[in-house]
Amino acid sequence: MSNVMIDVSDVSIRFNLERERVNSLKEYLIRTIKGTIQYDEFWALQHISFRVEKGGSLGLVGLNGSGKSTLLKVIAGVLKPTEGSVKVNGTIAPLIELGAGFDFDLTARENVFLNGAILGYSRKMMLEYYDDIVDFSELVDFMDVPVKNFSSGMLSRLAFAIATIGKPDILIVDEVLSVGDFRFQQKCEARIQNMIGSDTTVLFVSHSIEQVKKICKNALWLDKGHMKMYGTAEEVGNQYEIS
Ligand SMILES: Nc1ncnc2c1ncn2[C@@H]1O[C@H](COP(=O)(O)OP(=O)(O)OP(=O)(O)O)[C@@H](O)[C@H]1O
Repeated sequence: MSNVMIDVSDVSIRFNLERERVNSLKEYLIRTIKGTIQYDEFWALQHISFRVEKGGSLGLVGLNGSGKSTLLKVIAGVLKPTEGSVKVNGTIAPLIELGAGFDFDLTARENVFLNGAILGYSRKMMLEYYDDIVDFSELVDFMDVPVKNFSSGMLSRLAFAIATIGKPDILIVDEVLSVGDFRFQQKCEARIQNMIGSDTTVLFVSHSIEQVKKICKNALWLDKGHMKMYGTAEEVGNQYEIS
């Protein structure tokens, strides 16, 4: 049991979608108190269960809107499940929303320390890894530039280099690789594979089935919030490709 790093048990997530537009905060408050705001219920995930063991790697595949990012957010603790439970064992380095840990007015150098602090890494540790981050991201000439001037590829390089320092127990990668160029993607894949080799558990979302097959041992196919198939990345990838 101690080898189980992520235990997702019968998780469902409901979003309340406001049916009408409310034009002001005052109107919103009045209508909330009166209970006259109407919502449509939307279940983004329904009855999801799986476990990932230490050093395991799970790829999530599915069409746009099938619930992949929502599931990652529940595991990262950003969202609470409406039903069911999620147990996570260890530290998580989440790469979920591009630029989420950055202040766009600060330079790349300043953001290394800011993002590190958000991930729970000490300043001393960030100083130790600073050169590695600059090297890996290949942004040596841009470290004093405010990140608002960065391209999405540059942002993802920096975010990936920061999140993968040290040895997080769990690494969550949501499509950040898709904005990098091919050569950088390969470099990231190699780093993820190394981390898996030294017992980091990886959750990986990609629209590239090839990438999922290459990086992940297992895969979960989500379809409109439901588990459509769970198995080895090879099996699931092959079925998904012909669907
Ligand atoms: N905060 C929210 N409020 C309301 N609905 C939401 C919210 N977040 C996500 N959704 C809805 O939940 C569904 C699943 O979204 P999610 O982003 O998890 O899909 P995805 O599989 O990651 O898609 P993509 O491949 O496009 O990234 C979508 O229909 C989306 O509109």
